[in-house]
Amino acid sequence: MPTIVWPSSRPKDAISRDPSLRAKIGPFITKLSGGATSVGLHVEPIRGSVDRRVRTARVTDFYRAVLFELDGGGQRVYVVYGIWPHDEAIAVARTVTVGINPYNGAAQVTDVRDGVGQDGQAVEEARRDARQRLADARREAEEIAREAARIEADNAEARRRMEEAGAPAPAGRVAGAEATPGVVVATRDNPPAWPDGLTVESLRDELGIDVRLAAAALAATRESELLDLAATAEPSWQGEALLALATGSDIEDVRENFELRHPRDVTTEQPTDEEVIAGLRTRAARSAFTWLETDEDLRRAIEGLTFAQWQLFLHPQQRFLVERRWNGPMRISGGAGTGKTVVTVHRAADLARRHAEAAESQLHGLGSESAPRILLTTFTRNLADDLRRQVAQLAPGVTFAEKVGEPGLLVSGLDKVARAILQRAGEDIAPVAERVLGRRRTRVLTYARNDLWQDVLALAGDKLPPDLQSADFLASEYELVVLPQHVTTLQQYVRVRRPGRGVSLDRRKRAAVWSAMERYRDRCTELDATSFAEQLALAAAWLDDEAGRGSARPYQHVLVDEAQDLTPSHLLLLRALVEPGPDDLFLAEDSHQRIYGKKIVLNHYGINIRGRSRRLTRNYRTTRQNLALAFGILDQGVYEDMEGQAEEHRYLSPRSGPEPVLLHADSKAEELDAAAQLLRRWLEDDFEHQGAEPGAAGAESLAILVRDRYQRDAVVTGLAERGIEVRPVDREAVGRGRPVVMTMHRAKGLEFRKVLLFDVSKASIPRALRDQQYSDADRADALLRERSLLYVAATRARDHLAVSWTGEPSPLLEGIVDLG
Ligand SMILES: Nc1ncnc2c1ncn2[C@@H]1O[C@H](COP(=O)(O)OP(=O)(O)OP(=O)(O)O)[C@@H](O)[C@H]1O
Repeated sequence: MPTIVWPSSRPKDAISRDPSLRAKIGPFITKLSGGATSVGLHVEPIRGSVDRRVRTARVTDFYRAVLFELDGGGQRVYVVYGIWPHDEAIAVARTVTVGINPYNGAAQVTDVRDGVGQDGQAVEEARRDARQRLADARREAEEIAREAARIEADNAEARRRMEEAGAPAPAGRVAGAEATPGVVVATRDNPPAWPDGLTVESLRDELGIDVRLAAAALAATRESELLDLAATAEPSWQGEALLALATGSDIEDVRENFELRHPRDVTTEQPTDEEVIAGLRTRAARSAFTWLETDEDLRRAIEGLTFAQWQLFLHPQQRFLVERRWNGPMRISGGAGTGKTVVTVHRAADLARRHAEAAESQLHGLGSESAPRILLTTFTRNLADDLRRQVAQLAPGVTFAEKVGEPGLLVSGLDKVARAILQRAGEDIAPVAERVLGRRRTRVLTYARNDLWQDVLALAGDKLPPDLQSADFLASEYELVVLPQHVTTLQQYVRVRRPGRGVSLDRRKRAAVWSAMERYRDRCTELDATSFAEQLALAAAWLDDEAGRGSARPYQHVLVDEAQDLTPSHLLLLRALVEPGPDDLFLAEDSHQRIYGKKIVLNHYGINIRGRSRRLTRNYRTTRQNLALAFGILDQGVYEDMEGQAEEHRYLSPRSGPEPVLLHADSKAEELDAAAQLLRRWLEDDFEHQGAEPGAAGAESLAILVRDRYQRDAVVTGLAERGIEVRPVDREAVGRGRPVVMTMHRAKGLEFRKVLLFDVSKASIPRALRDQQYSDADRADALLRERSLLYVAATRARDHLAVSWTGEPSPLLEGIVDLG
């Protein structure tokens, strides 16, 4: 049976011009996978073609496909180039050829009619035509955006139909929508930030980028021009490579991401079919072609699942992170919406699939495990539920585990994993508790109240120096220093290292703090209670003991999403859950989105990344206008990643949309009026564009985000009084139906088409930090978390974003609003 390689980017063939052709592709692929002799396929060579391997094949009476027939050592490979009306197909087939890029070894199809050289004269011409090329790219990008909007509307409709069963009743029709109130924020459009010394020649010589594309890219004076160019570049990896370079990557990163060879390693003499096939397997070539190798690949291609297209066509930068094997823990970072969750979910499924294939190949081998033990986890249960849904959708064949340590893929929050381990440990936890908590305890499953540290302060606070009389300080000292280092005596505490804690403590202060720690532990023991962090640390220590006694660790692979919010105890548990070895730990994080945890550095807790970290730089969720507003929030903050390095927040979105709207009100009632008016407008738009009652189609993708639960309930009531039904969301799944209102914390990891950030007022965000007694360092960090929270909220919007406030705006809007 031949293998089919299918064009995955947007070839300029008839498929994009005639949508009815899509329905014919499935039957064509089915026939082609049956071989050249399949009935009705009529595979024919072309007389006088420049490439002797070119063929055309019948798709319909009117259309023919142009393809190449390659011999991969006895295995036939059909590389489909595109589909055109009969005569056009013959003309294209005469002049195209498949070969490898002489500078980087990636396979590519070229048309000899296009015959532009790469020599000095070609570079001069390319420089001359650069502005024209940018203008053409803009026109083409606009057309692509229109097409993408059409596809997205189809997808929304398909999703609606799929989820129809069980949808709550739609909200009633909303009348009286007026023009959107408020002012719009003009988007900044910066010049691209290229690495020093980049030239057309170096882009060609080092990476094999087409000189015309390179010249146009370097002539772009604004990021938006570069984005248009990248969106229309063929082959598409070249556009992506340019974007990566303009957002902080260097030549070596690009080579690695796209699997480009160094020019000195590429043979430029007539490549054999096998060399072309190897070039087609590079990630660069796979930005333009997809290998349809498994039945599942074929099924998806045949059914043409537009709705799930991202699942089939991972971006090469993402695919690299999904497929790459690592000899130890690795970390990916990237701004909101760059696909970290998508990569993590794909990687979990990919690891499961590889093990399944390996097990199959040694089918009757003794002791081969049917399913590997993989854990996909994250900070909160809500997010874990969401991850599980995504895996089920992406890899329907994956074997899920339901219990910790069972073969298969377990998707679960880390707190739940810890509890399962403690339950398994039973009374055997006593010696571990003695070592970790300094108390021999057997009952460790009841959660301690959050305000126990307040009790400790009330009882013993006066023995502490005034600057340390803070529940936040004590809780942080306990979670960041005492608990993870298993400190159980004053002697240990006076000697212990306190990295990153900001306040230094002399011996006397340490003694005072230690007595507060002891009180806390005594109080927990009296109540038979443990904190989340204690349960995690106990579970980790128990697993370490078990491993010391020769038991296997529960997992071969552990993958974590939203890792920036993990605490040291989480990290200890992660390390203890997985056998050290290849691909043991995979962490996806964005330090700009740290809204719970304190700043921590991985190698303080036994997780050494050492060169195994990568960044994603392309945003898939939101428009560049919304992104500009979100960056405005971050601009005043200073961020570090989980390896303690300065974190950049430059990444780009290829999508364009309406400018964000700012709504200023003088009173809460006025702000609610403005919010109601905006929501009516948005609901009416949905009605007009989707031909459905407002609320019936996609209204679940309309969200109002607020700082706390009190405001959430006030908004629900206030909008109801103004005739707009909105649904508060707490722990339950977001679901469909009316627009939703939730806290900014709850919205983490989610996305909506239209988002209103309500009450971004001076009095509401940042939360009043003076109520808490923070040390200077802790106060600065708390402020940074508030900034991150607003950034998380702003980056939930796919298309429309609005921000409202009463009185003075939040100081966190400093970069966006004139605070006067
Ligand atoms: N290659 C791709 N092609 C098209 N869409 C993609 C691609 N990768 C991701 N997306 C889409 O972009 C959106 C954001 O992806 P994802 O949630 O994985 O990002 P994230 O980095 O985890 O975001 P956050 O940090 O905000 O949670 C999702 O709607 C996802 O389906």
